[in-house]
Amino acid sequence: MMNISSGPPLMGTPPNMDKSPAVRAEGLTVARGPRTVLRGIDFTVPRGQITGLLGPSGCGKSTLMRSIVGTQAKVTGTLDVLGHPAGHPELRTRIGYVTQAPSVYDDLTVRQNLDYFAAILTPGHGAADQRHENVARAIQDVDLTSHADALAGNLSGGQRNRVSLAVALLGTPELLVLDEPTVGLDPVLRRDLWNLFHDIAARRGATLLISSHVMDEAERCHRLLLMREGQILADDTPDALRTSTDSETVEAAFLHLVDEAVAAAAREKETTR
Ligand SMILES: Nc1ncnc2c1ncn2[C@@H]1O[C@H](COP(=O)(O)OP(=O)(O)OP(=O)(O)O)[C@@H](O)[C@H]1O
Repeated sequence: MMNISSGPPLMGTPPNMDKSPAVRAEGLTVARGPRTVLRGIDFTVPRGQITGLLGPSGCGKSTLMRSIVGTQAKVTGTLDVLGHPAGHPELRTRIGYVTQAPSVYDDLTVRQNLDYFAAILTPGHGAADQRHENVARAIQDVDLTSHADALAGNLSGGQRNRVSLAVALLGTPELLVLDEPTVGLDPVLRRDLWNLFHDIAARRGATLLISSHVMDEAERCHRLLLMREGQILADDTPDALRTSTDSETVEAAFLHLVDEAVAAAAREKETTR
């Protein structure tokens, strides 16, 4: 069972005081190689909630996340993150980003990995106690206390993913961007991780943007951005999506919206002939 420790509250603006969205995109366009991967999309990510980014493989979820955290080239349009343009140096310590490929050192233990990243985040002799506390809390948050002294290289894929998540939780970020964090995890761990995500949003007032291509995870989000082929099909709550499409599940709602988009594209093609 995942342990949810009571970490420190976030620094900065208290939860729900700042009503501006955590992320605001207008006309966001991204080219990768010769392809336009995101096509002039508009969306917002509200603060203090979990927004799910869902869509089929290759639709542009990772590209959108990389744009938000400032690691993507050839980004045009407006993209504001926590009140700054994406990639602004001020955002470095305020965003936690976990990529699909776990970024951990295999020849270090779980604790050594976290000590290393904690030393970068909170340098100096005076902060040693704080670092120790942050590392212990992050390891506990992701339920790796019993593996704290195991080499990362000897962990399973899911456990290595959780080390990456623990690194992202070290600095108690205001915005957590998690690229498919539950891939390859068993149902119990998936449930525990989602409980952790909800706890981070509720207790720390953090904003979470979580991608997945597993539609049942959509039901666990406060809001959803449904993507297809570099475009946003819907930006709404799971309830509103089900109601507006007269569907029983978010998956059925998504399929309904895809059918509508395909039909609209066919009509447009017909009229421009
Ligand atoms: N380095 C790259 N150079 C050129 N094109 C790329 C590169 N990386 C991704 N792409 C293309 O950009 C598109 C979007 O990729 P992206 O990784 O954002 O999709 P995704 O929705 O995250 O997919 P998945 O769920 O499989 O991770 C894909 O069509 C992919 O082929």
